[in-house]
Amino acid sequence: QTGEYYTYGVKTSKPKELDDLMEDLDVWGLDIFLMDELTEHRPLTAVAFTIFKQRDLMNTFSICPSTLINYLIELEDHYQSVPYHCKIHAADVTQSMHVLLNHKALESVFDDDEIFAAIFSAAIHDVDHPGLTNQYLISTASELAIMYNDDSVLENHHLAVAFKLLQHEKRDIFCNIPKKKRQLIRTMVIDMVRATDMSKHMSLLAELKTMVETKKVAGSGIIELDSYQDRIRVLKNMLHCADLSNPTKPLDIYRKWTDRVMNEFFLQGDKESSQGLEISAMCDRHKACIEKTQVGFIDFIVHPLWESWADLVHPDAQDILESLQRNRDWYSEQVENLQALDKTNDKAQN
Ligand SMILES: CC1(C)CC(=O)N(CC(=O)N2CCC(N3N=C(c4ccc(OC(F)F)c(OC(F)F)c4)[C@H]4CC=CC[C@H]4C3=O)CC2)C(=O)C1
Ligand SMILES: [Mg+2]
Ligand SMILES: [Zn+2]
Repeated sequence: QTGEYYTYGVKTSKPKELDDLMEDLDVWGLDIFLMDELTEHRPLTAVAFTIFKQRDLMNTFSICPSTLINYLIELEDHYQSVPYHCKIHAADVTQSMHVLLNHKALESVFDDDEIFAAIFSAAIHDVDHPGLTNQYLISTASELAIMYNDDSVLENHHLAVAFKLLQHEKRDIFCNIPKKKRQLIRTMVIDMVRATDMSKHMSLLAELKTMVETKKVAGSGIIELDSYQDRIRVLKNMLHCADLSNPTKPLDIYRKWTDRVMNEFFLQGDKESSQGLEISAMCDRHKACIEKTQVGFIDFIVHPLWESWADLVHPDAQDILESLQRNRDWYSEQVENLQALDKTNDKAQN
């Protein structure tokens, strides 16, 4: 039936197909674009609500379903309709986080507070993103850069917007959580979302590598994390991995994300050019080589991170690493084909 609120917290005109798709909720490579269609453009509400239900978080934290739905719908409506950093990206990162939390090496490592904080962080991590980079906001002395003194401007804004939306009794999903626990969860969420600022990437990766080298593993292969610092380090890297997971997904899904992110960068480049500013790296639609950029993005950023993550949770992320390798090879072949094409054209012209 196409009831007002279907099982997944949202309306759907295709309940059977949505049932089938939700079977893949804990599968790496779930088609989040199909989720957007089947939920009538409420992918974040549907995915986050269903994960909360599956992990029994509403009971654990005495959250009434309608309060969670009210919050998620308001949160989703505060994602801007920009090409990449939209509500589908938030749903994608939330679902990816859900799968990473299920790694065997992390089984029963994290408690309910940490799991709640991790899923909540993923859902809110880019809310009200304007489709512009921190560097652009800083160089144009934007309101946001002034507000946050040029420090992780976007990430601090996402956090402030997300927590402000809670300040309505119909939307306050934290209202039945004891004060101390609420503050701990808030601290973890702030740490995780701030860690999605790419300017922190190198230091985050260095911390991850150190953890891999000093990894203490119980006989069962499950990682032992005995300090808050260690636990939050793993959670920050987990969200960062989920945020950088596009190149590890099935190629057709990955290529849609590439089109969207380059479209968003190019729109910024258009603004920079019309404002007489220097066009940022990768933002010049007349000069960018999309395929070459992806090979560089994987080689410099994505593969080093996922290789370390795969070491930490070995062998749970092997198939993710193999998917990344296949995708890198595909984009690299596209570069070779384009170079061959250029040669043929040159010959034809000369
Ligand atoms: C130019 C290079 C050869 C050498 C190099 O230094 N870098 C890094 C670089 O230039 N950066 C760092 C990442 C920044 N960045 N980039 C994102 C992103 C997402 C999906 C992408 O494609 C596909 F997976 F959908 C993608 O493709 C990329 F090639 F553009 C980039 C986001 C990641 C997290 C938070 C916000 C977005 C963010 O901060 C942008 C600046 C290179 O990438 C290659
Ligand atoms: Mg972000
Ligand atoms: Zn993101």
